[in-house]
Amino acid sequence: MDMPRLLIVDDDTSFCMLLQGFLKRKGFEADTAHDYEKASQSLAKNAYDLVLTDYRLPDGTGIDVLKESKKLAPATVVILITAYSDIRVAVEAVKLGAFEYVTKPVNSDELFHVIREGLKKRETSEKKTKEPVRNGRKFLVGSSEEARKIEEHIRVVAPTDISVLIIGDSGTGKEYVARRIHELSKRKKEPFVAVDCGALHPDIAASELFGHVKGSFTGAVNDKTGHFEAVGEGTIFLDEIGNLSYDVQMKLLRAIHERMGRKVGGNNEFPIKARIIAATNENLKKAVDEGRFREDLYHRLNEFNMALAPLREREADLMMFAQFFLEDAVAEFDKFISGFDEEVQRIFIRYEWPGNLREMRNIIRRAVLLSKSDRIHREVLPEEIYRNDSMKNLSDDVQPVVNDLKEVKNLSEKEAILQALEKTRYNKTKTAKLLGIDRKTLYNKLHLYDIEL
Ligand SMILES: Nc1ncnc2c1ncn2[C@@H]1O[C@H](COP(=O)(O)OP(=O)(O)OP(=O)(O)O)[C@@H](O)[C@H]1O
Repeated sequence: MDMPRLLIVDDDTSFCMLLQGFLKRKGFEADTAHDYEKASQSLAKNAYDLVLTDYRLPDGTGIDVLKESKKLAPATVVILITAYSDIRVAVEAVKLGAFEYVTKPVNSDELFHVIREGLKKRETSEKKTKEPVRNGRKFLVGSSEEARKIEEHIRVVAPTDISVLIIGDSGTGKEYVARRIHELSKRKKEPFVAVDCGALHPDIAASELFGHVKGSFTGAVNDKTGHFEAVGEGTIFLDEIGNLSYDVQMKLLRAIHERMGRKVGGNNEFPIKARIIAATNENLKKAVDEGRFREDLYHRLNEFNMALAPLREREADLMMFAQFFLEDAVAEFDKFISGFDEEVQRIFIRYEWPGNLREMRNIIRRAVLLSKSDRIHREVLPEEIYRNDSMKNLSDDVQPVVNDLKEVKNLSEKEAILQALEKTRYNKTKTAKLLGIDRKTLYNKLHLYDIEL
């Protein structure tokens, strides 16, 4: 790629200048705009690889900038900068096609990392080679019963050609599951292409998916290959499928039905060989009932469905994911941090996690960058995540009794051990881990309290 060109949108002029200087030193060319109006003018005039926009702007929001950018240049990567209090907005932005969000105060290392990842993604989606996307992502299965069931289903459907519909809130890992199905399938050497239907502007959705011929509409200055043709015999992942217009749903149904596609404005057909995996975070059945989504298409996509639970309901997997993201960030930023202190573990268990795994990964990455200790303490977490209003209501059965034995004051040790055992289905290694003690200590306590297994 030539020198990447970025647009920074923020009404804080000194922040813009600082960032512009920082990015210049990193080898990027960056323009600035201080409001939505200026940003849309710049987007109309110039071709940017990446747009970095603050959420709160004097005459609009970063979401407006995102939408404008997706309309004018769908491949441009958009990163949103938000205050942590706007985390739900950030989650919404990702649904609408933002690549990532970064929270304030902006940490330059974190921002640079996200920009680099965004540009990498832009490059791979631009190349459209037959190379499969290999980016070394590791897939964590999890230890809960639900996680094991998902893994089992992945392995059952992977070798087949049936269409899979993955249902889950934003950030629960739908794309990760789709990639895993692809990687365990016989198509693994072919490309995996993820298309964010939520980010596709209705005017260009058909052309993005199926391509267009030159001159078929204003702006179609060249022939364009669509995702279905580019992916060949690989896997196409259609995220936020519920957002496709009725017209495009029709085209998609035909493509699945007849296994043939046609470019916008073209006469010739091309074969469709891709496997389709779709995902949604809304109730598609309801969309069908309300007439927003075609019932026939729904059934074609829903040959097999998988539902991913929100992170707040995956208590048994939660600290495992936290440790996984920690190790990842530690390796990436070359730090020495071995774990989370007890208070942080309790905060994690009690927090609502509206952004699910993506939010957790971002919080941990940031904490790793900021941490000066060998354990993660509360001070490096955004305050918003431990304020009372962001905590889930704890009912008796989800008291953090089993997370840290030493801190449990109002329950007897024996009770805590019994609860932990039940929670891990009597797996002693996991029980010890959950209680923050080693196996030997657990054995001693089992003996002490006469707990027979
Ligand atoms: N099984 C997993 N193992 C490791 N990391 C995971 C796993 N699932 C999700 N993640 C992490 O969570 C992030 C979000 O996952 P993913 O993009 O798959 O979610 P999604 O449900 O497709 O989100 P959206 O609907 O917002 O696009 C990933 O970038 C990855 O870091």
